[in-house]
Amino acid sequence: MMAQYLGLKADHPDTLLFYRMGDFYELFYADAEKAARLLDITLTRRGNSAGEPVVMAGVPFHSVDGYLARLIRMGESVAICEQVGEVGAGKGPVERKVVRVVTPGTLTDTELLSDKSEAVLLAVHQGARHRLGLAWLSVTQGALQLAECAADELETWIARIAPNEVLYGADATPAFEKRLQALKFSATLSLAQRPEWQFDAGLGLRKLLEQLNSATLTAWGADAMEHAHAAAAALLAYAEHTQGRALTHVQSLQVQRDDELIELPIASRRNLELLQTLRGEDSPTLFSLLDTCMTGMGSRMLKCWLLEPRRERTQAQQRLDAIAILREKLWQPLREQLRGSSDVERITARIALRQVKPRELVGLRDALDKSARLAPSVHGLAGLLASIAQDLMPPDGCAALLQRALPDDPAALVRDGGVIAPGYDAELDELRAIQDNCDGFLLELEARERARTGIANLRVQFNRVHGFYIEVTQGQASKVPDDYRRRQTLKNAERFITPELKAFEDKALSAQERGLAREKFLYEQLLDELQVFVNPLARLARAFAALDVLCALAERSLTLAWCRPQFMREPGIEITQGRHPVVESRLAETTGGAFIANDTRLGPKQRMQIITGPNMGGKSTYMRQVALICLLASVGSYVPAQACRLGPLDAIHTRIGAADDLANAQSTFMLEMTEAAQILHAASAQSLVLMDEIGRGTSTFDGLALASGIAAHLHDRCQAYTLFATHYFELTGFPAKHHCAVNMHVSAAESGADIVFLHEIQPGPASRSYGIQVARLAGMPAAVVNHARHALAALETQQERSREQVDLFAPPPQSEAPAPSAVEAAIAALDPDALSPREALDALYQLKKLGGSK
Ligand SMILES: Nc1ncnc2c1ncn2[C@@H]1O[C@H](COP(=O)(O)OP(=O)(O)OP(=O)(O)O)[C@@H](O)[C@H]1O
Repeated sequence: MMAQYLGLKADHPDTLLFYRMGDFYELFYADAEKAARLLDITLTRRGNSAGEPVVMAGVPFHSVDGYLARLIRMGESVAICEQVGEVGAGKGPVERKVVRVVTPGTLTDTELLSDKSEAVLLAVHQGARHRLGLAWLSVTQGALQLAECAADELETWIARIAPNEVLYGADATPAFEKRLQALKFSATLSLAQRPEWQFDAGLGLRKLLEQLNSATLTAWGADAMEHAHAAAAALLAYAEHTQGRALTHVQSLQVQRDDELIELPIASRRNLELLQTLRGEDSPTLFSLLDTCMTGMGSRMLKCWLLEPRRERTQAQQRLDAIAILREKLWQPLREQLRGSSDVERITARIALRQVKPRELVGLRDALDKSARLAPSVHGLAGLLASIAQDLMPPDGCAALLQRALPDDPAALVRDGGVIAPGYDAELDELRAIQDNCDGFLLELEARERARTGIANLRVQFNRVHGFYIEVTQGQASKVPDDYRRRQTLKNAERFITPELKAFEDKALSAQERGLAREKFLYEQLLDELQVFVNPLARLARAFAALDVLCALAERSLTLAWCRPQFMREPGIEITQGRHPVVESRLAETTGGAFIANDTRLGPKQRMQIITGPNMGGKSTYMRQVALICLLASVGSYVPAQACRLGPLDAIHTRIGAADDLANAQSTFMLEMTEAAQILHAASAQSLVLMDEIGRGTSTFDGLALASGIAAHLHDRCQAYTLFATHYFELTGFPAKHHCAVNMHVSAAESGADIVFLHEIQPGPASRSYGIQVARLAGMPAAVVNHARHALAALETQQERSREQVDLFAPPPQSEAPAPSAVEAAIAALDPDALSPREALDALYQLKKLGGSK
């Protein structure tokens, strides 16, 4: 047995091997030690193998799901090895096989996945010339996605895709591996290295064509994506390896180009608290506020929509049209119908992978029923809802097949029997009848034999050792007919068998066993028959989810009093009476206080607002609300405002207070400057940029000088729509010299020594900053507040005297030496000793490109 184990283990060196032994999954040696540590299970030593005691640990098979879930959450992968041969069939140990490998990125088990999130597997191929190929997939969704990007965009793409597991080639450069490792700290990400030969573009192209059953990838616009093809090769190979079979249900492909989506860098997702609060909690966030979906499928789709708004507005417009129709009256009855539906998307994937359980199929049957009733309610409506109605029609014959094949309450597992409905298969019915009718037959036989033999106390009985027999007392034994064969002689009785009883015995004893085998066979046959429905069911699941999301957005727009945004061709962001949706609902829940709505006007002539005002005044809230409204509109949702008109938008960048990133050894200030630098490089005239208190992480002069430089760059070079909140009062002089910038402030009123926040955004600079009053409100000891007041007065007098002499916004003098050229700068940045041969070659290409030659 250990030889068998070691053979299997050799094929799965980096994976914990759960080796099935009777009612347990056992782990051995290093696996056992690791599992004991991670799961807190007992480590034991038994027997000897190669002279050493065998170290082992085990988990009972019926509670394996709980252990798997914990290991997967810790980023571990598990190979499940089952007994596949007959117990006691041969001489050696029963035959065993690894039937599937459970990994964080390829989960399909309903029990191991959260309803609201998907497991996503991503393969990254490091191609030539600083290009990366990306291919990703959620096995339960069956949708393949490809993209190619520049090497330095890896982090942004990973944030957008949010994979659970990333595959990369064994030849990846150490620097690249380091970047992946760094990501592992910030997200719960598991990394798996795969052999380099699996990242082969030719192989990838062939696999993709095979998967899509097509002769070219032209229709998907995925022809010339060699690097992504290479990633797809490794991705599909790994996914198939984990599922132990081909992924026949993966038949759709999407190519994502970064210029199609509104860029939402990791920092923006975090700062805007889209899916998680800054503290890492799931609520209150924009998603938690929006997600009133009735199904997990809906919640998952909503999350995707939120993170992938398109620059092009057709899709958003279609969604808005659909929400407008649903708001009339339909949303409520439709949501009632959607309620409690099972997860068709996941069940469909599990049908394709042949892992589906009988109860899930019953769930599917009920969902199809619901879907058939839903389709006519949506029928006859325009646009997006029309195509949803069409896809909601269950495929012909699928529901009927499930109805015929399955009982209403099947057993949980096929091997327990009772998973096929009566009337579905004559042979199974007969086998079950034999089991059910056993007693009746024996009584009837007994009566018949008593009459035939005239032996009144003749009895037909059964025991485990001798099977069925007819028992006659010794006194009556001479009366038995010729066809009775003696089976056993006891002191007082003789036991006989007849040809009829023998035939019955054979049938009855094997009926149960054969019944189970027949059910297993019929279930497999049912899975075969269901395969043709996989594609239409996947479409149905998407339609179901989309309807759920649209109804939820309609409900939210009504409950929260949101308005329909308008898109315009001209540049600009015009919001009338906008609100921050999450702060508003939190206020309503906690203090019952009203949220103060504010207008925003940004356009070519007024691109930048310098926002000043007291701490706690509402600057951050105001800036975030503008970003959230723009995002919601671009997704195709109504928005928390009275009116909203939105011009083209290509990105939402945010630089808002940061926590130390200790894992990556970056200080607060370093992180602040890194993020700001990224924004200055990336922002365009169609980007929205939020800058909250930039420069506050260093000394006042440094900070002020940097903040004014950054504001000037955003204003003059990027020309982005910018909301720039600052406590540097000096910056309120900026608009005087920059014609597209204006001063705004959040209002506050003084009442005695106290301060009252009005949260209104008004034109003009703030008169003062009220920091000391806020500190007093926060419970600072009176002595400290007093001291601070005096110090402030002294500082202000001193500053008055020196202010006139400094012009913060004067352009810098021409530097004496000319700035180095791009090629010179790139050469200076190179460290030949730190480069692998491949990186060196890439660097050469890069230098040639910078030099302008082809
Ligand atoms: N428009 C508003 N209506 C009602 N309450 C608001 C509004 N804006 C902000 N608030 C309340 O004020 C609190 C502080 O707001 P916010 O964090 O935006 O202030 P801030 O000016 O950015 O402060 P700081 O400068 O200290 O970062 C919020 O948590 C919210 O409770």
